[in-house]
Amino acid sequence: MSSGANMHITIRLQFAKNVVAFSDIATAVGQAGGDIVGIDVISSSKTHTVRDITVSVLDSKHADVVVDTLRKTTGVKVIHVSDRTFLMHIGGKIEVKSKIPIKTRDDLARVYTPGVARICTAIAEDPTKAYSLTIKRNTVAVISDGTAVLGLGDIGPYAAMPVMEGKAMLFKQLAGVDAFPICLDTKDTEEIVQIVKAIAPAFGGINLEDIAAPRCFEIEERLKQELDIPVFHDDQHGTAVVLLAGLLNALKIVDKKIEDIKVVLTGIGAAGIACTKILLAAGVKNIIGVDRQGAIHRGVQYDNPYWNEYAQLTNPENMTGSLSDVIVGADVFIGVSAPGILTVEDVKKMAKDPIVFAMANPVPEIDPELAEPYVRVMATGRSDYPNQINNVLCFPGIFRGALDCRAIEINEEMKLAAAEAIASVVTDEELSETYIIPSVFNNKVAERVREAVMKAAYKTGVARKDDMMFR
Ligand SMILES: NC(=O)c1ccc[n+]([C@@H]2O[C@H](COP(=O)([O-])OP(=O)(O)OC[C@H]3O[C@@H](n4cnc5c(N)ncnc54)[C@H](O)[C@@H]3O)[C@@H](O)[C@H]2O)c1
Ligand SMILES: O=C(O)C[C@H](O)C(=O)O
Ligand SMILES: [Mg+2]
Repeated sequence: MSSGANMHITIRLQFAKNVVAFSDIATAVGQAGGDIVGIDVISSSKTHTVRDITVSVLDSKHADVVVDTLRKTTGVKVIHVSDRTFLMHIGGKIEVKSKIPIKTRDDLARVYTPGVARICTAIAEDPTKAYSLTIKRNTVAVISDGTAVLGLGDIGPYAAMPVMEGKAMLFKQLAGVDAFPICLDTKDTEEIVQIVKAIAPAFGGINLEDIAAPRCFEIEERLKQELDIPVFHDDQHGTAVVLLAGLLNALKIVDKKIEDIKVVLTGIGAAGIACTKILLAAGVKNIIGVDRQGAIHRGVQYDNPYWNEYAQLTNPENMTGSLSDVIVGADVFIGVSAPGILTVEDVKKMAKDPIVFAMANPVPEIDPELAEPYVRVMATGRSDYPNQINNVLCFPGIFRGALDCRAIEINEEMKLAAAEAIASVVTDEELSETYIIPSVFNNKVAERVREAVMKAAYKTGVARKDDMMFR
C-alpha cells in the first residue's frame, strides 16, 4: 500500500498531429493502467498540439510507468510532469492577513505608531490585557523539531513544515483558531523548552507536534510546569482522545465491555504510551505493548525509563515474545508504530470480532483491504478509508474550548470529556462497522468538543474566564 492512493499527476505533452492522434495517447495511458480524469488544451498550431492531461495513478512508481510509456510513444514529447499535491504546496499553504485595512494616515497612526504606544503601555501595566488587545487569545503555536513526523521519522525541521502548515489550516478551518507553524532546528530538550517559553507571550496555547519519544515527555512536562497557558502534545493526547472515542463506539458494535478486552498495542512511543494511559484510565485491564524487540514486560531493565514504568502498568500476565506471539486471543489491535507490521495471519489469531485500529501514518500497520475479510471493525489514520482515527478530530475543538475559557492547562478530565464528546456525535442509529467515528468534516465535532472541554475546565477549576453559562 502506498502513501499516495488517489494520486493525480498532470502531464504536459506536445504531440505531432500528423504522427499521433490523441486517441493513441489515451490508449497508451490506459494500457499503462492510468485513468485520464482531465484534459486541457494549452496551445495548438498546424503541426503540434500541447495539452495537459491529468491522470489518476496508484502511487509514484505507477506514475513513472505512465510517464515512461508516454515518453516511448512516437510523436509525443513529455514537457513536464506535475503532481497536484505538489502544486498545492507551492509557496506554502497559509498566509497572514490583516483584519483591518490601513487606508489613511489616520489609520496608520492608530494601528501603528504613535497610537499603538497607548495599547503597549496598557498591556505593560496589566499583562492580562494581552488577551484582549493582541492575537494571544486566539493564537496557538504548533511546535515541532521534525523528529517524529507522521510515520516518516526524523526528517528534520524543514521537511516537517508542510505537516505543521496543514495542522494550522485545520485549526483555522475547523475551529477558527489562528495557529502558527514553528519548526525548530534543534533536538536539545533544554533548548526547545527555553525557546518555547521565550515565544509564549504571543500565544494562548502551545500544540507540540511530531516530537519523538522519549524527549517529548520531558519537553511537555517542563513546559506545563513553567507556562501558564495550555501545553498539549497532540501525538500523545490528541491521538489518545480520538482512539478512546473510536474504541468506545467499536465496543458497542461487538458488544464487549472495556474491562474484559485484551488489547495489543504496537509502538511504545509518544502516541502509544498516551493511548495506553487513557485506555487504563477508561477501564482496560489487559493491555500489552509491543515495540521493535517484542512485548514490553517485567523482568528486563530497559534503557528507556518510560518502558520500565510501562511494564509495571501493563501486561498483567507478563507475556513475552513477538507481536505474532502476543496477539493470540486479542480483542483489539492498536497500531501507532510503522507500516505493514501486522500480518493477515496475526489478525486470524485474534479473538472473535476483531477490532483493528492501524493508525500509523501515512501507511498503516496493515493494508485495510487485506485485513477487511477477517476483522469486524477496521480503522486507520487515513482520510481515504472509513473510520479515520486521527487527532484532527480532537486538537481544533480542544484548543477552541481551552482558549475560550482561558484555561491554564488541558487536564485529564478535559481529555476524557473530549473523547466522550467525539464518540457522542455518532448516534446509536448511525453506528455501524464502517461508521464508529465522525468525519473530520462533521461540523458538530469541534463545537461538541469545545463545550465538553469548557465544562470540564470550569468543573476542575482551571478556567480563568468568568462564564456564568458553565458554572
Ligand atoms: N492516526 C493518528 O492520529 C496518529 C497520531 C499520532 C501518531 N500516529 C502515527 O503513529 C506512529 C508513531 O507516532 P509517534 O509520534 O508515537 O512516534 P514515536 O517515534 O514517538 O514512536 C514510535 C514507536 O514505534 C516504534 N516502532 C517503530 N517501528 C516499529 C516496529 N516495526 N514494530 C514495533 N514498534 C515499532 C518505535 O520504536 C517507537 O517506540 C506514526 O506512524 C504516526 O504517524 C498516528
Ligand atoms: O498528522 C496526522 O495526520 C496525525 C498525526 O499527528 C501523525 O503524526 O501521524
Ligand atoms: Mg503528529
